[in-house]
Amino acid sequence: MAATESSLSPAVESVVPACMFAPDPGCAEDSPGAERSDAGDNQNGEAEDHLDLTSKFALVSPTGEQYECLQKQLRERIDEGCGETIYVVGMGTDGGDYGLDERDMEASVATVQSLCEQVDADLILLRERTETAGHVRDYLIRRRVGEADFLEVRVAVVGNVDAGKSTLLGVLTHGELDNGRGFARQKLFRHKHEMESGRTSSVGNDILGFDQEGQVVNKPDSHGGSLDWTKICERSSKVITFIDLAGHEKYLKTTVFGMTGHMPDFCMLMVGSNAGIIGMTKEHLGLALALNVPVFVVVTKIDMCPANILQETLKLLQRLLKSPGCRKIPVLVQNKDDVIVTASNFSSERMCPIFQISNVTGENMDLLKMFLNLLSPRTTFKDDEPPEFQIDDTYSVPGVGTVVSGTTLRGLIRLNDTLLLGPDPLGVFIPIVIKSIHRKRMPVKEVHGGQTASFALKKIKRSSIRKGMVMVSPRLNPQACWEFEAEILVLHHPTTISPRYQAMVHCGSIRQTATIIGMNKDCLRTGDKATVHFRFIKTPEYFHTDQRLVFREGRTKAVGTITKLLQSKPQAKMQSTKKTSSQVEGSSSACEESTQMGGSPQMGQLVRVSNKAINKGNNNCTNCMYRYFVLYCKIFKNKSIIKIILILYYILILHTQTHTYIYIYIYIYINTHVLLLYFNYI
Ligand SMILES: Nc1nc2c(ncn2[C@@H]2O[C@H](COP(=O)(O)OP(=O)(O)OP(=O)(O)O)[C@@H](O)[C@H]2O)c(=O)[nH]1
Repeated sequence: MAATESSLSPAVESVVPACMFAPDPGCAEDSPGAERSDAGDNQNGEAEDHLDLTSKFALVSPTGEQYECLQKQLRERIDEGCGETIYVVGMGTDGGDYGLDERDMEASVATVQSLCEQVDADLILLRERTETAGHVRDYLIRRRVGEADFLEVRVAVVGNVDAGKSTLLGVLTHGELDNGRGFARQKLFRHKHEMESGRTSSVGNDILGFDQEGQVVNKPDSHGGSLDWTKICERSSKVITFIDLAGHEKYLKTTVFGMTGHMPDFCMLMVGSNAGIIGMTKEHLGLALALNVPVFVVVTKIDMCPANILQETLKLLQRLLKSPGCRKIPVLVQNKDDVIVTASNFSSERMCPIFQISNVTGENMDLLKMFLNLLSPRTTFKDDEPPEFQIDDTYSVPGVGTVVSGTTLRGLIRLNDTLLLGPDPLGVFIPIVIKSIHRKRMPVKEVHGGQTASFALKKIKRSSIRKGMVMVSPRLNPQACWEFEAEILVLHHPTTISPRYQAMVHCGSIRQTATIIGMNKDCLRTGDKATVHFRFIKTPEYFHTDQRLVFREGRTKAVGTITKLLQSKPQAKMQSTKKTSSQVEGSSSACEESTQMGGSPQMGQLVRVSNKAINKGNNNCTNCMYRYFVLYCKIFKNKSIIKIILILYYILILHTQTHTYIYIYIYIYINTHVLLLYFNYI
């Protein structure tokens, strides 16, 4: 296969040999060895040779100093790789004459083994090959973790409808092959309509655990065939969480939310070999590229696809990946060597591995599993940062209460910690205590940055929490923002985008319509870049500069980065219900106030408009009333009659343009409060 060979060459070029473990300049400068080589004139040649840690003989019999330097390097590499690294023995920078004889190889492996013991890591042989001067071995070195701990890697699974996404996840996680008629996917569907239609409509989570030897630990129970997540996590040293996303265009909003809100480390793009690059394939690939998530491709259904069609699909795929919009290096993965080469260069390089598999015959499934086991998380986190947690879902669990799930963005969150939850529609954050923590359905005492978790919260109703809210350390003094500036690139728009254009902003787990208030160009067309000023239409949000965002409406899509946070105060002036009637100056003071009030969320939310504010004019009236309307709708979530009355009131108020109607407004305002009092909500 000519295509295969040519596509493999870039991978071979970018193989990182033993020199990838060479000491970085910092280490070399700091190390005692460096001092000695500076003074090298006084040393004999032999001693100098021994200090060259980039040599393939460096591990054969290192001196004490060399050993220390090697240990330091290994620790750094493991930290960089978020807990693991691939270590090559028998390759060096000395002349391309790779390989060691039996004796030197044994001595080198003994050194690596002892280094691993020092840094509390396991050594797993990945492959052995013979080069011109002897043997070369690749090892996976993975830091040992506590019994209830494991490395976590999130992989978003995207691709057009019927590409075989759910089926592949069913096969990987349940260990049973598919029958070609939807057998394997049955175990993954979460809704009745998904079972009936065979279409994924929501964001699904499935886990695949690997033990220290790289073997899959998932075992469905003999009764229902369901997976015991706790057992999987206990036995695993690495857990891959698949974020199963919908392929159908009508669920694109949910798919975008899955990609932005669930913070995947990698993206697995699925392509049906018989169908080729159709429908949402390019859309999903573009989304992953826009969010800077490394992509690997899995071509499915090779059992049922004629050879010429498969070749055509692979050709088109490679052309697409190499195109100026993608600028990737496609690499067809055909054996274990390709897996190791692509996995070790994947997250940092432009490489895009392509697997060809069958969910029915299981062909090449072992290569895909090996690759997944070698994927490392992309970001390192420090425990001493103030914690931040982003909410992507909420639940009401009988006997437990309100539960939120999401991702720990940074820091360390412990049981019984008090965090600030918000922002609510008024931009207020309220203190909340963490009652219990679950990680992959397993009770734990703490979660660290980069880990997903669910928290049971004390004294809060599910209805007062929405996706996109955060729970952050009080040390951060969080401020909610209505407006922000972002550098955006318009990927597609049929005509022109100008001020007052509205579309959905996806940023982390935030998903809200925003209006363009202004921009540094008159209008924007496909391919244009601009600095754009946005304003959320419903509630203020909590986010950071440098966060990636997707701005979309139908097929219109723009991507960008938030550059400036603007205006953290609500537009209309509010006054609190506190006896002191102190003004709410932005979200943080409101937050302090709600803390003093005992932290009740509804108390914190119910900040009433003073008569003075009403008299400020109709705009303020409608603005405040709108916020009340949102709050009251939340409180009366299931009481639809009250909701309808409030909607009618709101419509009336919205059309109030003269001062005559101010009296009607006050009348309605009092009435609403009477209703609230009646239901004991105040
Ligand atoms: N012969 C064969 N059939 C497959 C293979 N993979 C999936 N299928 C079949 O393809 C159909 C669609 O698979 P799904 O897993 O539902 O596809 P999907 O990408 O998850 O689709 P959405 O959830 O709607 O986005 C099912 O009937 C599977 O049995 C394969 O490798 N070979």
